[in-house]
Amino acid sequence: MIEAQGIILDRGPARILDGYDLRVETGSLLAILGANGVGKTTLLNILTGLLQPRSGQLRVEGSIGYVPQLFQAAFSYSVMDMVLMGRARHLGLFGSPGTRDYDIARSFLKLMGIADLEERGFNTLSGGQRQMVMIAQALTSECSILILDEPCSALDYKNQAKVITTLRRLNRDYGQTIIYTTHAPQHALEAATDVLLMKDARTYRHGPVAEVLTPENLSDLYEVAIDRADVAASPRHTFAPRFVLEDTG
Ligand SMILES: Nc1ncnc2c1ncn2[C@@H]1O[C@H](COP(=O)(O)OP(=O)(O)OP(=O)(O)O)[C@@H](O)[C@H]1O
Repeated sequence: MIEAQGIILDRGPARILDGYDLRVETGSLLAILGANGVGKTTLLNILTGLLQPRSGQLRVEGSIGYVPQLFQAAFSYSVMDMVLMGRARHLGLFGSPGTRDYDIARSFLKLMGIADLEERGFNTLSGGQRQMVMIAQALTSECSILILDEPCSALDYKNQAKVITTLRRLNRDYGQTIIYTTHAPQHALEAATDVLLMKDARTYRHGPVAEVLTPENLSDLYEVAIDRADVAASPRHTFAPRFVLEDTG
């Protein structure tokens, strides 16, 4: 469980967050959406303790595993080495991983469907494969709260589906509490239980997907007209932004 109250944070002269209250229940899957630069990563950095707010209170019950935006490792570690880094907090300062640590790492590589990549160099993997490795690393830390910053950015449809399905499965089958940012409302619709729509430093909407993730709220959030679009012969729906220039003639 995470509870943040009255969070205020400045970056230079700009106030990025001005009184955010947020409660994330254990077992929920929260998607955070908002325009570029609104402060999504900043908020995640506060929740993970990487940034200290100017004021406000933060209560975190449980341990956090953090998956930052897609990146290259500085050195060419193997996939197993990368995943074992998730065990760091269990090993002590000079401890080296033992059989149990390898077993845990392998079990999460298997869960993520990438057991065959164990000996590959991390930097030789595709973006989608690297993302799965980083999620395995976070899970290997046995965190109770998994936080991911844009886990689907730069991924093709197949890998987006893989990541989103994996998050939903971790939440539904294992009760994993998850928070992630995304620019795709569909990724929230398909996986999340709750959404946080960040409009600006003071204005946000937070609540269950069915109540908050509406075409009206998304249109207001992105300042683009967005319609609900039904999927033929299916109870599912999607969102369709209107990228049509106004006819000024
Ligand atoms: N290190 C920094 N120093 C000063 N300002 C920063 C720094 N990092 C971010 N900012 C500013 O803080 C604001 C919020 O940035 P943040 O990265 O949290 O936005 P975001 O919603 O995650 O954006 P995006 O969707 O583009 O990733 C932006 O205006 C950004 O320019």
